[in-house]
Amino acid sequence: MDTTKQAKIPIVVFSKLEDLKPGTSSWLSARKQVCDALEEHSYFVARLSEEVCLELHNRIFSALDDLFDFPKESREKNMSEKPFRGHYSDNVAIDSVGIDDATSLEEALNFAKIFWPNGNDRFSEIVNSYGKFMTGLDQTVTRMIFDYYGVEKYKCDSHIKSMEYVLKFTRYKLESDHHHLQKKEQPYVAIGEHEDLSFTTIIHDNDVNGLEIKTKDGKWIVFDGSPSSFLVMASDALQLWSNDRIKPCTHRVVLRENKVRYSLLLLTYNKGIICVPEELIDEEHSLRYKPLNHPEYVALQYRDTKTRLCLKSFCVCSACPAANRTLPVAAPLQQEELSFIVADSSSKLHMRRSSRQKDQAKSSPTRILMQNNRRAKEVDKMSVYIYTIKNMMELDED
Ligand SMILES: O=C(O)CCC(=O)C(=O)O
Ligand SMILES: [Fe+2]
Repeated sequence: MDTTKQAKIPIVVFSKLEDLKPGTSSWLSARKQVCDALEEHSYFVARLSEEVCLELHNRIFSALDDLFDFPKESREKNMSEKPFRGHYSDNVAIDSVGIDDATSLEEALNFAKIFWPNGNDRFSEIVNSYGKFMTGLDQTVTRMIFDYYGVEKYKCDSHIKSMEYVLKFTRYKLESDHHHLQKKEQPYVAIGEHEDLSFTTIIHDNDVNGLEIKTKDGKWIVFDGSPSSFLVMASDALQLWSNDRIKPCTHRVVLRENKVRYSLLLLTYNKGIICVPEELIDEEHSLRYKPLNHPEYVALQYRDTKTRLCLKSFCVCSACPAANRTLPVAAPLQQEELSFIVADSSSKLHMRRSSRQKDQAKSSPTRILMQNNRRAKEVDKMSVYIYTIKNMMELDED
């Protein structure tokens, strides 16, 4: 598994967020560096002031120690009606929980009650101040992006108002007797190659490596975290908003050593429709995407990173007349129906798969679907997903 440690991740020095005032020379310089990095690489490291970060870093990671000291059954109680939220543990190495609104003290208080029946004010306060800090960083980056591309300030204000800021805490850990660790040459892929479904994702970790980013020339580089480094990645919805100027960052998590890795993620999602602003459509950049219903896009996705519906199939301008319509929710389909539709439609769809999986998938898309279907609790979601594909194809044929 090839990785390059030498490759550089662009760094933009932010120092203190409150010092970055729109219009000042430091703002304009950071704004350009942010957008150049996003266009060229799809990611950058925001370097904040050590003085601010060190305390924040120590407090949040000590709170995470407390959180993950509880047995897994406690974290399983962290549920959410929304997809990709709440507790998940897809493989032996991952254990992840989260809160839906990183800015809300009430959510932080309720989250603490899952673990401490009488609450834990100190824990909630740490989580809330960390959530607000990450959200502030994200909003600063978003304002820079809107400003750089000449998109009106009131549109940025309304975009920020319509965003949800989800905070995710993940622990990666392999038991020391795990066979991957015994055969040292075999790293463990905890999350396969993928792009996030969000608008942006910010990642902070406890200095234990694991996150790897794919460069434009196909090499993997390791994100080497530090208390003052926050990796900002572009995701699918930003690709759409920027009318393809910015591509989503491809990344994965690979465990190469027997250490506990904690990561903190802030994922941003629009609560409604997201579209390309008129300022980003010109002769060189004709309109590429129809408006995207962001919650629907996320809901129709499959957690398995190998089998996701990509943005282009979902709402690219010419290929998807269904993008503006409200997609109906289907009744669960029967097994034979599912396999028939997938076998029938696979040739027409662009699905994202890691290159290793591509060959397998080509030979038998139905087999992959069948494997997926075995996970009973995912079947309903899969039906909606397949139904949507079918619906889009029918419209295509009209
Ligand atoms: O934990 C990390 O560093 C990244 C996790 C990730 O890529 C994800 O949850 O989508
Ligand atoms: Fe991710």
